Amino acid sequence: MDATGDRILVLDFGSQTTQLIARRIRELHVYSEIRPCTIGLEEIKAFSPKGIVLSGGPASVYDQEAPRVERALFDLGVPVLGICYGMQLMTYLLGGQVERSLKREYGPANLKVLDNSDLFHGLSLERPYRVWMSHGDRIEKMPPGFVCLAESENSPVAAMKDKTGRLFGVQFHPEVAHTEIGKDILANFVFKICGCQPTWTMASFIEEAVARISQTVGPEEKVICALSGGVDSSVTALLVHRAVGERLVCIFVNNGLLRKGEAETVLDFFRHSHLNVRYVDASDLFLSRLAGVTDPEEKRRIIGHTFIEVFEAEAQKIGEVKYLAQGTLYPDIIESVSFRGPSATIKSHHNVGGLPERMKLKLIEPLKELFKDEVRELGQELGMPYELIWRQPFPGPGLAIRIIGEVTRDRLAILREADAIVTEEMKASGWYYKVWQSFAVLLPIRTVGVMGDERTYEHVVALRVVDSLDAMTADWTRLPYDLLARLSGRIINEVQGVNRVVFDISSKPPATIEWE
Ligand SMILES: Nc1ncnc2c1ncn2[C@@H]1O[C@H](COP(=O)(O)OP(=O)(O)OP(=O)(O)O)[C@@H](O)[C@H]1O
Ligand SMILES: O=c1[nH]c(=O)c2[nH+]cn([C@@H]3O[C@H](COP(=O)(O)O)[C@@H](O)[C@H]3O)c2[nH]1
Ligand SMILES: NC(=O)CC[C@H](N)C(=O)O
Ligand SMILES: [Mg+2]
Repeated sequence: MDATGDRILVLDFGSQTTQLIARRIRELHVYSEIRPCTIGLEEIKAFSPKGIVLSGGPASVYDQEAPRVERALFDLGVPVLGICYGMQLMTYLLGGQVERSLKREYGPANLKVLDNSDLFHGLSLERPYRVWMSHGDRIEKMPPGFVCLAESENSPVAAMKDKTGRLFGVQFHPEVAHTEIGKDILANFVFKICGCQPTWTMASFIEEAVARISQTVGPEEKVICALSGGVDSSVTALLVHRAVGERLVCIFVNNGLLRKGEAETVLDFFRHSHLNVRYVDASDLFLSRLAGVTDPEEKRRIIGHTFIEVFEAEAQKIGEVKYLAQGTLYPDIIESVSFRGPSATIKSHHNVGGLPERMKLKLIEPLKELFKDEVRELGQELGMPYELIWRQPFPGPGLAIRIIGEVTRDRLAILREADAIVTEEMKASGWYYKVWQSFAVLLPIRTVGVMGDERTYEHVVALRVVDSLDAMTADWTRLPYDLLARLSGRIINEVQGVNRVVFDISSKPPATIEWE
């Protein structure tokens, strides 16, 4: 680990915007990581943070089940910033009073700063600032020794600090873009209060990650890396290669769910790299396991397990392999698990929630704190080619989660053709690199058509094209009608078995990007 690097720890109490806190801090060039609020004091100390942020969360501090931290956290001598629920928890644990407010605040509120000496340094006492609130509880009485730093109409204590100047709380969310002074507040906390230096960059991330992998793996052990040809796993492979050199073997699995020509393209690409890549054609195995399965989560579970089985079998052949490196990113994790249990699982990403409980290989996931755009920045830093860095994401479960209903060879063949046309036309029109993802989905229904005076009764293909920054939210892309017409015309004319094309106009939320 980089000994000089200052780090901020974010403890997650289940807020929808926790990930943004860490991100905003990294944008200030200070390294930040998120951990569940359930980790103990020892783990917190081992992280040696220069500051700790307590996130918001859905609970109320007086709930029976409310997530808490040990009171001793506030005596570590490390500055703490509580945000929303985090502030309420700080109040509760240090002897103040939190109450359900009659007037709840959701959305924008006007904040009046009363003291601009530290957290609000550089901000005006004269004008109100627009901040974003999302709470039903509020601070009725601050803990002994605290003073109020800012107020809003419905929160008499919208920000507070203790007399040592180490503990701070804000009722609003500085991490969201709608809080105009959010970045100033986080910068004041990180630099003025915690005393961090803005030294963290993607280059230092590479250095740290490589050092950490070397340390974990040691001088002898071998590592396999699950390589898909996507940017996440390619960056992972390069990092691991820097750390262990020739002791890395990359495994590229053909799970029978890849796109047209994908296996050839990926292999061809890596043939020219210094990575040692093994190709495993496991399509029969995957497709036989998926036979008759229609439930999306069941598909994902089967694919996750089969991947691991294939990796373990390859590891056996290579011999003495202890570690499996994967390109898991932060969004893969939050959608798959929630700290409160399975209730909020949206979908099990094959590389996270889909993993078997008893897995022999130990995981190395150097990117698991990052978002896609951060990984792309890393790719740039590592000198990867443009087409690889900007390749659209393609999920590990592949076409299986784009065929609604049972996955069969026939249906795969139809979807592969339709998908190839989508990619070709998106590239030809210059739209491919402008959008987050663009792909075809095969629906499990047939509709009536008329072709050459004959009645047809055939499949429907849905087009899904979305814009997104980090896959957490997305909107459907307003593609030009002419392009949509070309896509529809070509798919219906060229793909046997399809007589209708529809365009998906749902945003995420409430829909998701993939259909399963
Ligand atoms: N066909 C495959 N063979 C080997 N490993 C795979 C395959 N598909 C997915 N994986 C593993 O699962 C991880 C997650 O897949 P995911 O699609 O999120 O990432 P990616 O393929 O690296 O990048 P991208 O999101 O750009 O497609 C990959 O990083 C890789 O480690
Ligand atoms: O590697 C992956 N394994 C998976 O199981 C998986 N499921 C979704 N995705 C990709 O994640 C992003 C968000 O997708 P959703 O809005 O459908 O959840 C989108 O970019 C999806 O393509 C996956 N990637
Ligand atoms: N956004 C939050 O952290 C909300 C905290 C708490 N549940 C409230 O409603 O006040
Ligand atoms: Mg992929």
